[in-house]
Amino acid sequence: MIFDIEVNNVSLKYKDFAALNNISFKLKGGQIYGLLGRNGAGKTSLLSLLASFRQPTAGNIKIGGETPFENADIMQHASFIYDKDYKDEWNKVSVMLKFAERYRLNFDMDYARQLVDRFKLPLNKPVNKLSKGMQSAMNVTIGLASRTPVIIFDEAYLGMDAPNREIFYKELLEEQSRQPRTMILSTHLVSEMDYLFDEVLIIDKGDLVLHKNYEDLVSSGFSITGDSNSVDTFVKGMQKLNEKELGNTKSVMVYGDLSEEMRLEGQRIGLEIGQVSLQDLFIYLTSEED
Ligand SMILES: Nc1ncnc2c1ncn2[C@@H]1O[C@H](COP(=O)(O)OP(=O)(O)OP(=O)(O)O)[C@@H](O)[C@H]1O
Repeated sequence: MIFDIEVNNVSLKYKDFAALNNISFKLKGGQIYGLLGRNGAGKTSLLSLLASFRQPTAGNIKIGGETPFENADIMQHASFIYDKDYKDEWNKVSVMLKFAERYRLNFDMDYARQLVDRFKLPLNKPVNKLSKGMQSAMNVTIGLASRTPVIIFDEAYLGMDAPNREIFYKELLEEQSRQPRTMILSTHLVSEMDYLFDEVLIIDKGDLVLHKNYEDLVSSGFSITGDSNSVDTFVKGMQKLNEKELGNTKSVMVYGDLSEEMRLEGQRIGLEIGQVSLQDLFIYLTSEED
């Protein structure tokens, strides 16, 4: 089962505060989506609407063609993994897995146990006695082993150390190749996770400022470095994201299409043309000076 997601003119207000402004996008099922945004941009607000934790103030959401809010038929196929507060959760990890098995149609207990081993999770410890990173690893274990067609990970890695994050990313990709599903990952670890994404969405102050295929996105950003005058002439009319100057040398980051002809011309006049990373693009597309 593969579910598409549609968000149509969605706005969300908390009393008078507009957290999301008329956002629309479509996510084709079976792909991994990276959701990026600065602190307070509205990522969790958006994901909590997709998870049906609340309803939009305006607009509508469709998962698999149906409105998910209070729709158990649809929501049993979606998992929302987020930074839960477990301070009152005295149940052991093993019990939490059993709960998940009871409520999730496709929950795979064998796979969950494999993940428990890989993350070195203590099955017999109460959840509120686990470290932050272990709680995240348990959440991720439940999320992956639930095998729902839609999985939403809202900063699911919080507290996890680098080796455990690597395990998480590897398992995510392996799961995706075993059985494609619609995964959305919100993150601040842009440079660490960019290779996971098929498409990237960036929200800034409640607005969707970009939704693009990852490969297209990173091939739209260039750094042009060389003699200041030549660089200035070359980048005239292009969208400049950032520039740095040291003596006579200048490096400018530009965003947009660069034809093969232009690229060859740049090289001919001695400019160095490099690609920029998603992290660079993210920083400049959401910086305050824009
Ligand atoms: N329950 C709430 N009541 C009022 N305002 C809220 C509520 N939840 C979030 N907000 C506000 O909505 C905005 C978006 O918050 P949200 O948590 O969605 O951002 P985020 O992109 O997930 O941020 P972060 O990366 O810091 O986790 C923020 O200004 C936040 O203060």
